[in-house]
Amino acid sequence: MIGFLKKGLSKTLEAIKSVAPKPQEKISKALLEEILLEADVTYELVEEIIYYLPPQEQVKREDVKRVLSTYFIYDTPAPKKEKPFVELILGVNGAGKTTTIGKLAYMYKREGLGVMLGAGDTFRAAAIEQLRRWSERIDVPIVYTQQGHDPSAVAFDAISSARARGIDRVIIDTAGRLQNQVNLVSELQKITRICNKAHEGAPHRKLLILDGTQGNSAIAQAKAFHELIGVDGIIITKLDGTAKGGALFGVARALELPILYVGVGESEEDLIPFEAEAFVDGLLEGIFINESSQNG
Ligand SMILES: Nc1nc2c(ncn2[C@@H]2O[C@H](COP(=O)(O)OP(=O)(O)OP(=O)(O)O)[C@@H](O)[C@H]2O)c(=O)[nH]1
Repeated sequence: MIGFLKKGLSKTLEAIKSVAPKPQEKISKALLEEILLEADVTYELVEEIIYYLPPQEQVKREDVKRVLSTYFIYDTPAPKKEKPFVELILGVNGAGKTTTIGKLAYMYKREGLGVMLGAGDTFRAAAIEQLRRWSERIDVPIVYTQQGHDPSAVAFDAISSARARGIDRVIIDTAGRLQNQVNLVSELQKITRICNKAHEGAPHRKLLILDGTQGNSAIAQAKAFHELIGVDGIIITKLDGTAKGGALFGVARALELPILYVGVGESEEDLIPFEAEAFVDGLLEGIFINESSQNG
């Protein structure tokens, strides 16, 4: 298994171990069910996975791989040629938005791209301050205002400034909570409109940040964001800190969206592109422990 995914899946694999097959034991459907539930795949989804397997009671690794892979079929909206390419970052407070913005900016910078941050969560002074610290830490410019000021103005200025300076990427933070949901939605819609005014077609990507430690319980909240604002892709944070790795199947399935990255720690380097095949293989390594990976 690739090293970085090991970091993201280690807790989940540990959990699986408690119900893993005994030496020499083959995997039956009943055992597979138990293992998947342990990894926080929902009961409903486990039933579905079993349904799509061949009728035999004993399961083969290649069949399980085929079925599990069907949950990650959604397309990744790749960054297009727009300059600047503008990303709006959505999610509830504490999900890991700020940290993820820092990691994304660092990743783009390492790819040789110019990055500009916009501190659009003006609802909380701490959010502005935290993003400013990230901008210093990874040395990328930031546009911010005082708490309470219009976040749309921040978005407009960040994009305009990036255009003027020939910067490739703009990443804009947004509030995760306001006085109520109606306010939040209208604020996010306004930011979206103003982005488009600053640079036609922006924001090019709206990314939803979900706290991986919440597992399947993050789904309802994610659906609400998706229905109200329209999300293009998901980033799952804190995968290193949870045994709920199996929830990724339910998240992708429920939202019908691609998972683009996963967070596996608190440093700037702890963001990895999500690769479905590596993820599924990683889980299968923990399930089919009596077989070598060459068998399928
Ligand atoms: N272990 C681990 N911790 C993470 C990861 N991503 C974020 N965190 C931590 O989660 C906490 C919340 O992250 P923030 O980035 O502050 O979350 P936020 O959504 O911006 O929330 P606010 O700061 O409340 O707006 C911080 O302590 C982060 O260090 C991750 O991938 N792994």
